Amino acid sequence: MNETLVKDQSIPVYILSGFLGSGKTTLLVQLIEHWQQQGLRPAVVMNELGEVNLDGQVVDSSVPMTEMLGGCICCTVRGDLGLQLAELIQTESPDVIIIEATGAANPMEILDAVTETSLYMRLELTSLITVVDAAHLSGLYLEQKGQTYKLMQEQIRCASVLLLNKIDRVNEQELDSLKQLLAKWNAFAPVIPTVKCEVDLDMLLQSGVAVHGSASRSDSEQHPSEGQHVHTEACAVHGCNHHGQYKSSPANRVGHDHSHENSDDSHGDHSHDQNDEHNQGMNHQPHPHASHEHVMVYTHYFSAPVNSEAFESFVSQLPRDVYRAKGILTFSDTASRFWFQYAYRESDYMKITPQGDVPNVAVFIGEHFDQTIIRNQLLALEAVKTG
Ligand SMILES: Nc1nc2c(ncn2[C@@H]2O[C@H](COP(=O)(O)OP(=O)(O)OP(=O)(O)O)[C@@H](O)[C@H]2O)c(=O)[nH]1
Repeated sequence: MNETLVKDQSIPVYILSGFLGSGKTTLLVQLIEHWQQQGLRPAVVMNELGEVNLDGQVVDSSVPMTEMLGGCICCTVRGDLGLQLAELIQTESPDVIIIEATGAANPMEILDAVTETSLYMRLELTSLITVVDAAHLSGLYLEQKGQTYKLMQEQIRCASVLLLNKIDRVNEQELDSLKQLLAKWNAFAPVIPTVKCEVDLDMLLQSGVAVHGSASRSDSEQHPSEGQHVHTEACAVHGCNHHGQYKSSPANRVGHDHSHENSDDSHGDHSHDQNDEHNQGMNHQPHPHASHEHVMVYTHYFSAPVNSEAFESFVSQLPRDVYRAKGILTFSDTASRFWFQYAYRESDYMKITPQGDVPNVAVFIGEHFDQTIIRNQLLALEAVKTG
């Protein structure tokens, strides 16, 4: 009999949701450290829209990680996430599992898949943590429209605990309005305001349990299925069959999507591929929930180092519809390599020594942006001769 099945305790599973760039990985790194300090062995399921797992670079290399790349977890999870979880449990025997979804994922689909898997594996969904970018939500709330706004709303509705992050980027009045808004959209989830997701982690891990975790069963008198009602209403339809790529390897965390490698656009036009494939795979039932079909991804592999200042200037002028970018770069005028991040008009550069053989690559994620413009600008930067 499988060893994991005779373990008398279920493995707690946490789902980390939140819009692109809200701070999920920032929280993930802290949670892993927290569990390791307690002598626990955490394992991670990491999902990225792009074909390269960049976030995996900032996670301790000893942590077992299953990578689901080049597609959104919420379209692929119904059976596949279950298989990934089963494999992770069998090969790594973790004490706790955390699933970081893409920022464009509808967490209800993941929640369903985990719940289904818990019927035959000893795991238990403990909590769904949604990280909210305070400034971004505040901006979208003023506009009150758009698919991103709806998607963010669903991620908030599905949460069992809400981290209202990046409060350093809003004023007190905005913060108060956001708290009220979150309470209106999700009356069940505690709201914790944070900067850089800094929070009492024990408190955070306990906070959501009453909503999705085992405590909700004994709690059912208090919240007789209203919580479920909220979720069902917000995210009920599953019709998408897009298949991403799966890799399971604690060692080699960064990889290309080999299914695209020989194609002409292996250095470029993946956004169309992903969207077309996605649309073809769609079951054409109406989708009452907001989905991420509008989200485009452009991955750029650099053929030459670029000047750091020219690159910063390019990033500062990214079109508004590009709301997330990240990458690992070698600059022509610096000695080290850099981990670059851009989220909702804020950018960040950090020195990094990548794990493994990592190409110079940047991923751009947004809505209906013209990727050829981005590509040509980057090619122009590459073409500049350095002295
Ligand atoms: N100003 C500010 N920046 C933050 C805060 N928390 C995180 N960041 C920055 O926001 C950027 C995105 O953070 P991540 O943790 O990578 O976000 P994410 O949700 O994992 O992003 P995706 O996985 O791409 O969806 C990084 O540059 C972080 O340093 C915060 O509280 N305030």
